[in-house]
Amino acid sequence: MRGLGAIRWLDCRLIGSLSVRDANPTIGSWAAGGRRAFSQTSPTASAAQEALKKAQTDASSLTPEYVAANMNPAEKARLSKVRNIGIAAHIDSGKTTVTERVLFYTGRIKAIHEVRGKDSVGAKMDSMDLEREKGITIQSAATFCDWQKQEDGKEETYHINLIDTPGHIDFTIEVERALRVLDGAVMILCAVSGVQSQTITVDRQMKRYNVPRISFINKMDRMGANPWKAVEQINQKLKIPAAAIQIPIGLEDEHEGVVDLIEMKAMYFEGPRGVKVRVVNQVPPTLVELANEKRQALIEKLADVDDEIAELFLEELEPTNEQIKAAIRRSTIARKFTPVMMGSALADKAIQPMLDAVCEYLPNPADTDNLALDRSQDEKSVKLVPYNSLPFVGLAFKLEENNYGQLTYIRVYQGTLSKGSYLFNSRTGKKVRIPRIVRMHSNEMEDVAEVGAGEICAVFGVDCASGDTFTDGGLPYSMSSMFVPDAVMSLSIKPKRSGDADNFSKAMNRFTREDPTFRVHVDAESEETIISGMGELHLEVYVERLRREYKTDCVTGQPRVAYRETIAHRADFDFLFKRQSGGPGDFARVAGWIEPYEKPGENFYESQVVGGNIPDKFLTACAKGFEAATDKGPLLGHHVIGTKMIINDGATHVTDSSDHAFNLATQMAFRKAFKEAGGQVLEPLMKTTITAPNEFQGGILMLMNKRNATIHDTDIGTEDFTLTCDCSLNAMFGFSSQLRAATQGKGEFTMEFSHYAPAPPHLQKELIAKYEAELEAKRTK
Ligand SMILES: Nc1nc2c(ncn2[C@@H]2O[C@H](COP(=O)(O)OP(=O)(O)OP(=O)(O)O)[C@@H](O)[C@H]2O)c(=O)[nH]1
Repeated sequence: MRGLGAIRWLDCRLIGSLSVRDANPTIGSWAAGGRRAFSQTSPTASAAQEALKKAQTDASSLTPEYVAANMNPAEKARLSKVRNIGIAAHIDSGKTTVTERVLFYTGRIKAIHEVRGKDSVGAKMDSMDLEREKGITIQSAATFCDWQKQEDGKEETYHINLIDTPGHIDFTIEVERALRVLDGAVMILCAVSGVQSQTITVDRQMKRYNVPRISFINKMDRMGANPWKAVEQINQKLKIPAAAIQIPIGLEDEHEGVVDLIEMKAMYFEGPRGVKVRVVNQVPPTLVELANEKRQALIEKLADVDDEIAELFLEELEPTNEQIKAAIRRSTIARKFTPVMMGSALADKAIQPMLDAVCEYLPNPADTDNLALDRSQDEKSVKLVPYNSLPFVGLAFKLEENNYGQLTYIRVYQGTLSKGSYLFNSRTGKKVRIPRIVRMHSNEMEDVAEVGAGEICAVFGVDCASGDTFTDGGLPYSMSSMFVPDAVMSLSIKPKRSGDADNFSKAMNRFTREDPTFRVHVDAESEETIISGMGELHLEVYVERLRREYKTDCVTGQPRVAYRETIAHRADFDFLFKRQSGGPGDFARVAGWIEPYEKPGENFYESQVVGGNIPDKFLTACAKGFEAATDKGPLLGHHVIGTKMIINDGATHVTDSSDHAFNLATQMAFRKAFKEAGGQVLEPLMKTTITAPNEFQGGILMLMNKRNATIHDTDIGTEDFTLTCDCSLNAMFGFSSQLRAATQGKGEFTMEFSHYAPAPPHLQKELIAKYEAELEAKRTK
């Protein structure tokens, strides 16, 4: 569905698992309702556990072969039936519609409701009012379902955990955290539009977190549907070897089902909501030629990425169906290939084979490498093993407050999480009790007593921050944290009624805890509360949530770009701060230099004072002075980055020196040296991806050149082109309406923060003059 303005919505729905069923009676099994029946561990099993525990201290010995050989067969069997997955795609591709079918076919919901459907119920996964109204997904939601897959003539139950997250780049943190904890994803594409701008963003994120994926081309019932264009675009634009494993039976309003190219059988979806899958072990005569051609294309593509198929191919031997399936699984998990399926969620076609493919080709928790850092061994990487009886390690990847209190989503990487047990937060060292564990189903929940390794669950009453690692206290492990992008836009905000101040601060507390990309601070001079985040929409949504959820109407200022300040070269300083105003005076002398710091996003302070020219206690005050000076830069009052300050000399006065004097002297010395060191304003540059029909290419290039964009790449397809460039956020204000006008509404774009770069000199001058005028106005007021 279309969102606000021309920025397109992408949705990344991820799926995660909470179900815990341990079929092994020797390890302990699950009774109905989540209660556990305990029994003794067999001697062989316990020896294997001990061996694993020991091996964990030397991660290099934990090869997949070792783990496979030492893993208890029942444990292996349990994990082989768990999938933690997400659904990722461009806005409007049908993620919510697909998810609704997944929940229906797996029996989680009894009826299907459409996104913005006529029944006014809305899709299950868009549970926030705001989401249902705007037709966008803002918060990720987690759910789980069981899928019965036919294997060798019998039904096997797979537990699928699914997290549904928003795709819009302003809510990127939701996508990042979901991808961080998922083992695989389904990438959905529209059969008419193929790879779109947000598909490219999602692709980048999946690559960043090494998430294997299968692809599903949706909307085969739409006029102009062309799955082959989409397959080609996955290969060309996303540069992932891809081949179809199905062909459609009928296109547009004649779309009836698919031919499975591995088994060479036809599948039709009949009955109400397509629940009845009719399989015909024969390809329809009119499709035999196309099926043979595409099956051959699949084998050739696999030969490019898989050694076993390559060998057979060279020997001109036809691989068996089992060999093809095994090669697809291997190369998908190794992220060398994506199998492509097709269908129509709205028309209830071909969702069931997609669920089969999730089980068949996406990794289970034991197939992926999950690493933690061992703090006792210089942060050496150690492999985590999804084995229930190993010591617990889990990651809190998302916080959310609901009517029952604070909810923390945890991915259990190793060990078992039990209700009433105690865990340690490895960041704070605090011990916490787990009073309640639930499995989430969008905004509903189900209590469970225990959750096993490889699963996802939510716990109540645990105080922590997003990204914290929990252990059983025995292991000094922490998991590498998620990528949290810098805020690029800010806004001043205050409640309209002073009576709402309490609610306002409650809301701010909650939002900042839940969302690491949403920040709040009070400007020391103007005393205004400033919120900052990933874009206009991100901030707009929080202002709206204040109004709806906290009944607090707010007045907001103009959105402002979050600039940064830095220096270009070294400048020395020798600064004396001396003030006599009757009574005790102030005296502090600091000398040293400032210079660019090699880590551009950070600052560094060091004292190299020898001989006690500045005593230690005053040096601490100097460090605080440096912090204050970099917090509010001299040019615009924005944060200073990429700057190093060294103090190597100074002087004190017997009675007039104080912490206060040294703190101020450092700040003043910094400000003075900053200008001499070529102080400059940095602005955020956005990685921007624009797609539009080819005829508009010239116009778009002109638009971007006018904005001083640096063009990286123009990829011209048969119908449309994709342009990637870096452009300043400042220059992108109002771009959506211009793009719409320049492309008759057919162009779309996405942008994501890339890095900070010096703003053009005229803009720097203008901004500095404006800031100085504001300061002057305040002084004379
Ligand atoms: N013709 C057709 N329309 C579909 C299909 N699947 C989804 N749609 C429609 O496409 C629109 C977008 O569907 P959603 O499921 O909301 O898409 P989404 O990707 O979740 O959208 P966001 O949450 O906004 O990112 C809705 O109007 C759906 O009814 C399909 O298979 N065929």
